[in-house]
Amino acid sequence: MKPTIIAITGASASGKTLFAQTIYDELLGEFGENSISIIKEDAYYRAQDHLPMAEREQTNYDHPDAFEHELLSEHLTQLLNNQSIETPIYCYQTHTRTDQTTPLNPTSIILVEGILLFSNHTLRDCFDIKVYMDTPLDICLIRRIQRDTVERGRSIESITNQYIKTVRPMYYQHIEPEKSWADLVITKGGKNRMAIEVLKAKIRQLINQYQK
Ligand SMILES: Nc1ncnc2c1ncn2[C@@H]1O[C@H](COP(=O)(O)OP(=O)(O)O)[C@@H](O)[C@H]1O
Ligand SMILES: Nc1ccn([C@@H]2O[C@H](COP(=O)(O)O)[C@@H](O)[C@H]2O)c(=O)n1
Repeated sequence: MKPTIIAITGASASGKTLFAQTIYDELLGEFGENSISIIKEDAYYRAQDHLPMAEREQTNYDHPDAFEHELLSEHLTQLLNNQSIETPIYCYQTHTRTDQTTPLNPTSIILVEGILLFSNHTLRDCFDIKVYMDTPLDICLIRRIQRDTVERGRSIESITNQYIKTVRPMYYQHIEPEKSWADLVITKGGKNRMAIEVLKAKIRQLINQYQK
């Protein structure tokens, strides 16, 4: 049986990471590390080592072109063919990839989370289950401010400038339309316990089939 690839998309700070990580953490204990893994689309932001910092700060990180989706599709295909991959590691402070990678072995279930997973049709076609986190944008903004000041080394001024210039317009142009591709639309963010339990139940059923 080929691995099942589950995509979790939606606005920045809609709760994708929390939702995916909760499912991963809770199932890892039950089934072990060969059963489930997570890939972050953010790891596939294009490397920008060739650009000075001032230019990197101007990049539109909410446009599909900011990602190397071809590499992500290639990696998912390799995992489907039972090959291991090396996922890039991205740094939000330097706006580029580090020179390190993380090895990832194929698992029965692969969770992929990120803002623009359905924007590229080759990538979109890799997913067996498509989830969209439908969190109100004002809540996302508040959570992004709280998270990015603490975890991503950003000032309130840089977060709000970027939000008005690119994050909000790209949400309406590219992210919100992704909802139409989704099999499941999750409200209430990354702590929606019923949604977590429903997806976990489906994943359990799939893993039990792999283990037969
Ligand atoms: N339902 C929720 N209630 C409270 N905080 C939440 C909820 N969902 C997400 N968060 C918090 O909001 C922030 C953004 O969530 P995160 O999962 O990083 O979003 P995303 O991966 O979509 O960018 C994180 O600090 C996370 O812990
Ligand atoms: N150098 C970068 C790269 C990305 N971003 C922002 O990250 C957001 C996507 O990640 P989430 O975990 O929030 O889904 C996206 O909205 C980019 O604006 C950045 O600020 N700097």
